[in-house]
Amino acid sequence: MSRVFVAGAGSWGTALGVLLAREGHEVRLWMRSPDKAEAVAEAGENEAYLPGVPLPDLLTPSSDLVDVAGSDACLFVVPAQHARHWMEELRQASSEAALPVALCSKGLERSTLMPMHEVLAEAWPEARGAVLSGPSFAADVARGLPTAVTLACESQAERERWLSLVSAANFRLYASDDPFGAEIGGAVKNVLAIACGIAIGKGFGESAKAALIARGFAELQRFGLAMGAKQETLSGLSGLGDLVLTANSPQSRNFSLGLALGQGAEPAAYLRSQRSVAEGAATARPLTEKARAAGVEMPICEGVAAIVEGRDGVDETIAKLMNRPLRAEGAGKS
Ligand SMILES: NC(=O)c1ccc[n+]([C@@H]2O[C@H](COP(=O)([O-])OP(=O)(O)OC[C@H]3O[C@@H](n4cnc5c(N)ncnc54)[C@H](O)[C@@H]3O)[C@@H](O)[C@H]2O)c1
Ligand SMILES: O=P(O)(O)OC[C@H](O)CO
Repeated sequence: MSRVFVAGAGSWGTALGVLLAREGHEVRLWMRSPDKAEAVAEAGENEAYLPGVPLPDLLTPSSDLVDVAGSDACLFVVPAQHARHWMEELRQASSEAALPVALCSKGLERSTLMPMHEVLAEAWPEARGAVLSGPSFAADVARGLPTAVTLACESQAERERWLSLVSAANFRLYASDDPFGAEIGGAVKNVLAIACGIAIGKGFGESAKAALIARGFAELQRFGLAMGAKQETLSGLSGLGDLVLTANSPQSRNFSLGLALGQGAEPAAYLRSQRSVAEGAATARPLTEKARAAGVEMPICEGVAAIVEGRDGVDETIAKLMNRPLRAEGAGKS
C-alpha cells in the first residue's frame, strides 16, 4: 500500500483518488477550501464534481498541502492555468522533496506557452515528473468501466513503479518514454474537440466532423513532430485515442463548449457559466503561438483560438477554412 497525494479535487482528481483508494492505497484528496474538504468528507461524496460516487474509506479529503510531505507519490490534477502556483506551493510544503509527480492536467500555460512538464521543471525542479494521459472520462473511470491510458516518463524504473501503483483491474496503463508527446496529444485534442463541437452545433453533420478529426489529427502530428514528440505517441492513446473520444462525445466539456458556440453562445459568457474547466479554450492561443513560432500551420486550431477569444465569428472562421488553397493530403508542413 502506498500513500498518494492527489492535488486537485475536480472530477478527474476525484476519480483517480477513488480508483487508487479502491485498490488499497491511502489517498489524500487535496482541494483549496477547508469548508469544501469538510463538506466532502461529511457527505462521503464530491457532489459538485463527481456526484453519485461514494468515496472509499481510504480516501481523505484535505485542504492541507503539508499532507504531501509524507506521501510516496503525487498525482497533479489542477487545471493548467493554475498549475504553476500550486506546484510552487507543493514544492514548499514537501520540503522540496524529489517526489514522483504524475501530471494529469491537459493544457499549455498561456503566459509561457509551456506544457505542464516544463512548468514543473521550473516550479518544482526536484520533482520527478511523469505524464498520465489518454482517453478517460472521469465518470467512466469512477464507474469502473474499462479504460486504457498512457503513462510516460523517461526513466524505466520510474515507469515501472507508476505502472504498478496506478494500474487497476479495469484501468490499464501503457508505458511510454515520451512524456512530451503524451502531453502534446492531450493539449491539442481539447482544441480540436471544440472545433468538432462547433461543427455539430452548427448542424454541419457527421461528415464535417470526420473531416475535422482527420485534418485536426494532421495538425496534431505536424505540431507534435516539430516539437520532438514521437509518432507512435501521437497516434497512440494519448494522441489519436483521446482525440477520438473527446471529439465525439457531449460528455466532453471541450466538445460541449464547441456545441454551445456552434449554437450561437457567446464564448466568454458560456465559459463564465461553467463550473468545470474546458482546457482547450485557454490552450488554443498558446498552442497556435507556439506553432507559428515553429513555422507549423494549424488552421483549425487557429480558427478555434479566434472564436473562443471573440476575435472572429463562427461563420467567418468556417469560410476561411473552406477557402484555403487546395493542397495535397498528409500531415506535411501545412
Ligand atoms: N474530467 C475528466 O474526465 C478529465 C480526464 C482527464 C484529464 N482531465 C484534466 O484534468 C484537469 C482537471 O480537470 P477536472 O476535470 O478534474 O476539473 P473540473 O473541471 O472537474 O473542476 C475544476 C477544478 O479546478 C479547480 N480550480 C478552479 N480554480 C482553481 C485555482 N485557481 N487553483 C486550483 N484549482 C482551481 C476547482 O476547484 C475544481 O477542482 C484538466 O487539465 C483536465 O483537462 C480531466
Ligand atoms: O471533458 P474534457 O473535454 O475535458 O475531456 C476529458 C478527458 O480529457 C477525456 O480524455
